[in-house]
Amino acid sequence: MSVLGPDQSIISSHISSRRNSLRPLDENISDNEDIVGQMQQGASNILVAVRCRPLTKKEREIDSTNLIQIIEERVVILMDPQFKYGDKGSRAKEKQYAFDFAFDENSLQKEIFDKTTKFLIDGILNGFNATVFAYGATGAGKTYTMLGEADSPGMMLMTFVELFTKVEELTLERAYKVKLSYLEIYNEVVKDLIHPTSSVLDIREDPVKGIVVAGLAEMIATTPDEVIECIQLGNMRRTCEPTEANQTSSRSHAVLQITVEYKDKAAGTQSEIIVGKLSLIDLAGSERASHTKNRGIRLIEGANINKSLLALGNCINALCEATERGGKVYIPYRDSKLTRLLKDSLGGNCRTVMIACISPYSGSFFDTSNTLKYANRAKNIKTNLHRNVVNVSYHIAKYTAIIAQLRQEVSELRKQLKSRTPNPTVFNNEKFQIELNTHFQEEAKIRKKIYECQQTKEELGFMLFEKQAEMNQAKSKNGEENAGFKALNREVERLKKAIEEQNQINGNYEEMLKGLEHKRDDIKQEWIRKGVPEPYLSSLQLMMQQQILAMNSIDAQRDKNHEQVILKQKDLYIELLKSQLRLRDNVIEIQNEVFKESKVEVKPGLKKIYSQIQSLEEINSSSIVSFPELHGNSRSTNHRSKAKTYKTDHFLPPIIHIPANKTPASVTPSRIPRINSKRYLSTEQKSEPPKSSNVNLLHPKAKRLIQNDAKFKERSRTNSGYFDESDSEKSTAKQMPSMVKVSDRSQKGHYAGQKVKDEKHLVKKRIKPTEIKYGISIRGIETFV
Ligand SMILES: Nc1ncnc2c1ncn2[C@@H]1O[C@H](COP(=O)(O)OP(=O)(O)OP(=O)(O)O)[C@@H](O)[C@H]1O
Repeated sequence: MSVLGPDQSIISSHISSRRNSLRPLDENISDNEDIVGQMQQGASNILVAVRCRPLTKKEREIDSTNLIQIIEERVVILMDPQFKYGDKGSRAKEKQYAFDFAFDENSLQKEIFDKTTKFLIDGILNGFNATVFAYGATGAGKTYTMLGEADSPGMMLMTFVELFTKVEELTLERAYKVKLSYLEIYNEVVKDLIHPTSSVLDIREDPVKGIVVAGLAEMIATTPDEVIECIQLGNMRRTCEPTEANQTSSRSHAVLQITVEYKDKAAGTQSEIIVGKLSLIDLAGSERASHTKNRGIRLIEGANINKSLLALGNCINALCEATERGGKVYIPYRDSKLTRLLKDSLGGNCRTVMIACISPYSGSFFDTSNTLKYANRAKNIKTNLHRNVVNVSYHIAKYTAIIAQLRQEVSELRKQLKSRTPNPTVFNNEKFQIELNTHFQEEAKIRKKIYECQQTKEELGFMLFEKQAEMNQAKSKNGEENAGFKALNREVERLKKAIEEQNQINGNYEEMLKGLEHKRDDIKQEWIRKGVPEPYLSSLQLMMQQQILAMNSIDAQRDKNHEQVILKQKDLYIELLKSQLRLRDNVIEIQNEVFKESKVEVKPGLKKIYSQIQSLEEINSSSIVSFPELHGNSRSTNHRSKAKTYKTDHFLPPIIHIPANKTPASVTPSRIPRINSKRYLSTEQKSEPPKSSNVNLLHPKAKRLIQNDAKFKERSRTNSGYFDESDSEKSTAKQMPSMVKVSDRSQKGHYAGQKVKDEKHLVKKRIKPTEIKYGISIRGIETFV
């Protein structure tokens, strides 16, 4: 019996006066059995029931007016709170709806279960799908209906009790398997309530099984107690938060699915498998943001709940339209996770029961009105029900067909991919491209800076070398540090500082570049994180590869330029060493003549050394040919031919060496620096004054040759700038005493002493074999040393 508000007498008279004027209900449905019969026969697949909850204590305190009247358990009358019963025109403002069932606030859980859900269990056990879902505004009683409370269990628990009772009754003839899963859709994310995982669950459509949730855990249940435990556990995990409208508001849609499979025990292995699925859904309630006063996360939840319920409403509308028009209408199932999940329940192979929960509270008028409108619309939906009979061969045949279809789709897509160059502007790929280009522009900019830095360093290095040479010269000429020397010294210090600064800047740029190169991986990760689909992803990766190649090419060009500078430096040093060799040749030639004329006996040890040198010259001659630019000039040829004329018994080893570690940082042929060879001499040698008097002891021919060589050096100086006249004189003069000494010693039979002296001399100049690796002829000297 209905519990009515203070105006009960008025309302009752109002209802009784109108009872006969209600629009006729569906003629085919005379009572509950008829409805169930209709659904079982497939004539109607959706049952819509309305349940009105009682006013809560709080609501009663605010306004005890009851807006809902239920007549004959099928008709719902909604009164507008703006009009009082009996007021003129109030009846016109009433809304009346007829449903398959309508339950007032006194109805019991058992009663609702018996009329709306119980009959579905027979269908499930016989291979039909069914869904029961509670729909309505927040606080309207959905969870109470579906889950219930400790002393009044809801549809979910009562279903299991009934199911297991029936299974037990049939267990003699059939082998049953009952599986259970429980999930929630919270903020458009599907979560497993029985076995929660961190991975996101995806809703998929299986041609055989229908809508399935991939990765959702299924528990095999054998007793109702197991199920109750499982549901309780799931409920504890479900997202529930107190809101302004409801202290125990469910913030997610909860879906409990029971799958029942059975096989006749009498049949063999090829027997049919009957699969029935029942989904029991407690939806989150729709809410008006202004009404609930929700903020922050609750507001976001509310928006998502409303969005999915709106999508559900749109699907219901579209399905009704499809039924009315009898044609094909697009049903927007994909608009939300909820509608994707309910696709079968609403428009597919399913018997569906919708329990629309409403509140009689005047403050919930708009919500109640909306719920009733949607429930009324849903009545018109027609589903496409059939029994799920699956036998093994059917199963395989079906899957073979699906695989063939999928293969065809894959090959079609491959063809499309091949024939179509991906259009990067679709899918807003442009944004990613711009980001990519900006990144590599930045990398190229930094690379350019490094290149410029390197060039500046080379230039400064050359200037430093030049200034150092000038400084040494200034010092050596005057023998003391004059004003010019000091100015040069300051300049040298300034250049050194500038090089240091360049090194610092270069280091900073190198660091920046390293950071940018690491960022490339972050960019790639970002594409994946933002879900860039194929083929756009491949296209972007390809673009990145191209950019990386372009960067490598910039680096290679920079390295090439640097190597060229190094090679030019080496060329110059080869020229320098060649000049030294020419001097040595001249000296040896003079020496030979002196020895011949003086009829000096050459020691066998010296002869052996000479033959070693000669054989090395022959080996190196092939290498000399392979460097025509270094050795192809007439002077080099003369030098080689002269080297071959050493077929004398006399030889004086060379003594001039330029350590390679004195190589300037940058030398260009147009700007050959002048150096003072004296800086490469030992302290002992530097302090030794030129012994020009010793020159006078020489044979006249030797004197002439030295003079000729002086002319030759003059040419070298003008060509290369490596020697000035005084250096030449000094270096030649320095050799002369040794030579004379040898001559003296030779008379006393001490030729071997000369080699020892020269070795010491070379050691003093810190010659390392690696330092003289560039000159071909020098290698011979290296071996000799
Ligand atoms: N038929 C009923 N009889 C008694 N109390 C009820 C009934 N229906 C609901 N209630 C009570 O009303 C309150 C709100 O109900 P419930 O939590 O089921 O609403 P809901 O529609 O699930 O709300 P939400 O969408 O916010 O989760 C609860 O305290 C519940 O006990």
